[in-house]
Amino acid sequence: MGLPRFGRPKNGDELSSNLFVANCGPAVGISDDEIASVFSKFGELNGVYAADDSGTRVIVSFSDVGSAQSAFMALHGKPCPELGGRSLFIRYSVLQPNPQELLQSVDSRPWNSLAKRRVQHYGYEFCYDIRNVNTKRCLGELPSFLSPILERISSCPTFKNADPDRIVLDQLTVNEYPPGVGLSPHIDTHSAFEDLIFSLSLAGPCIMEFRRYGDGDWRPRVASSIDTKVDCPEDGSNCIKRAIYLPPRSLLLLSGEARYAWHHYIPHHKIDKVDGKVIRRASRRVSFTLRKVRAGLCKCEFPQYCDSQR
Ligand SMILES: O=C(O)CCC(=O)C(=O)O
Ligand SMILES: [Fe+2]
Repeated sequence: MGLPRFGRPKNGDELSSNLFVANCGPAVGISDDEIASVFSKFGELNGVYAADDSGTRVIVSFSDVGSAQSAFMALHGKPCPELGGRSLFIRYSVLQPNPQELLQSVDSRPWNSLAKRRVQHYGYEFCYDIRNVNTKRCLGELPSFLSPILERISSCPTFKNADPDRIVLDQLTVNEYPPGVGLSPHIDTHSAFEDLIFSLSLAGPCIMEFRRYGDGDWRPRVASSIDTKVDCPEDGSNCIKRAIYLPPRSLLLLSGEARYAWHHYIPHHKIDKVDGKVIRRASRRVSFTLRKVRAGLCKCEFPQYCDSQR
């Protein structure tokens, strides 16, 4: 799988547990161990890695953001006596998720076949018959191949002032859709998952459509399972529709009204039209849906769609 790939954050606001450190390294006679001994004073280190081929730029990876922040504030722009008096230039750096590696990771694990698509569950199993998770049976921690994604999510400026507990995600469903296969309209069961639902699209693209029904009903719009072939009927005036194009490597976040009150689905099409352009769903789409399993009852502001409040 190679070394972790780090990049500089595009947005200066984005904190991270990894620091890009310039002006030290083997090309100027400073070993990774010497660098580690300076930075480890601020917290537990995952490691020191070459940032590129220059030999003068490294990535110092901490196990938490707070330690990286303390090191940044103490060492950036100042001469460091333990490193030959060199002035360190430091920036936050985020792990770059590698789509190919993510796909290889799931393809090397067993898939469960549903009627039209394949799935994998991590953290907790999602049971399609009850549209809920079995909280009594924990499947273990989320796999380590997800770390770059979880880190990107937690370092996103949107969550800068958020309660950190809100973004501790513990359930992953991987869906593999063959070309043309969609997903029937549903609202993820309120009592099963907390507010934030993330979905990362890999391999092929798709269009995800959304419907808000006036009558409010938390049950799926098709009677049997999420995999039923029948498309949801158009019930015209009683629903508002929206569509979002999800290109590969995009991350969709459903929260608030979008998560609690809108049905989402993927039409069963091989061809989608986006801004007048034809997009062919030539390859499979693999999505990583990340959620946090709900501990108590849902108290959302959309009781008409809420199984906890009905
Ligand atoms: O494939 C996706 O992006 C969404 C999957 C989904 O909605 C679900 O598993 O509940
Ligand atoms: Fe969903």
